[in-house]
Amino acid sequence: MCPHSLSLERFAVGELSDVDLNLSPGEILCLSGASGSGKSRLLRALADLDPHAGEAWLDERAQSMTPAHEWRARVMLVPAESHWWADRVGDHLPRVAPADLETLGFTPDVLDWQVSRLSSGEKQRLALLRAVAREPEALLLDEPTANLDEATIRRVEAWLVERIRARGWPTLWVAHDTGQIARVADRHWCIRDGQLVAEEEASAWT
Ligand SMILES: Nc1ncnc2c1ncn2[C@@H]1O[C@H](COP(=O)(O)OP(=O)(O)OP(=O)(O)O)[C@@H](O)[C@H]1O
Repeated sequence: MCPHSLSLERFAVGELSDVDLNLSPGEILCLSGASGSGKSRLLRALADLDPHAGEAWLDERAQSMTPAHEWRARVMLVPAESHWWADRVGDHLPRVAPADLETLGFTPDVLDWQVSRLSSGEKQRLALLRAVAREPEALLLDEPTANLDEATIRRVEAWLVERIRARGWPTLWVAHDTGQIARVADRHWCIRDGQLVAEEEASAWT
């Protein structure tokens, strides 16, 4: 394991401007805000998928000096709606560990399933497995448990947090649920009136 830090320097996209943030290795920063406030847009810009201003750094590596495909392999976005390009699930998951499949509620035969039969919650869990199996260096999670029932949410949360801590991935995690934020976040920031503001007190998260 080689832990990394993720930093934003005068980062700007849409209504958000001059965002300065430092995420330490293995740190989870939860990001909330009203619908349409710009959470997904910020994550997409950080993954170098949308135009933006300012700079992002993975350790000493500047986003602007890194080919986009290489940056995205290191700073891995798991969007709210995952994309699937092959018909067979296993073609997307060549390196997945059987233990991880089992933890997220699958048996190994899921690898032979057609993507077209997956439920939205199955897609979401498999998209998380796919991202984690690629061994990124930082994670951008856009409402990673939005389509899941309460018991599965807890299981996926615990698995993600354990993996993020073990691998030392700095993680931006978009969440609406205050209970989830209280369970997983080291820090909680909120987008209000076009500004990214820190929620200083844990008591304010719930
Ligand atoms: N490429 C783009 N160009 C211009 N405007 C955009 C672009 N992408 C998104 N927007 C707009 O920016 C705003 C923020 O969108 P975003 O998807 O980031 O919201 P969000 O905070 O993630 O909301 P939700 O919680 O509903 O998912 C919205 O008004 C959206 O229409």
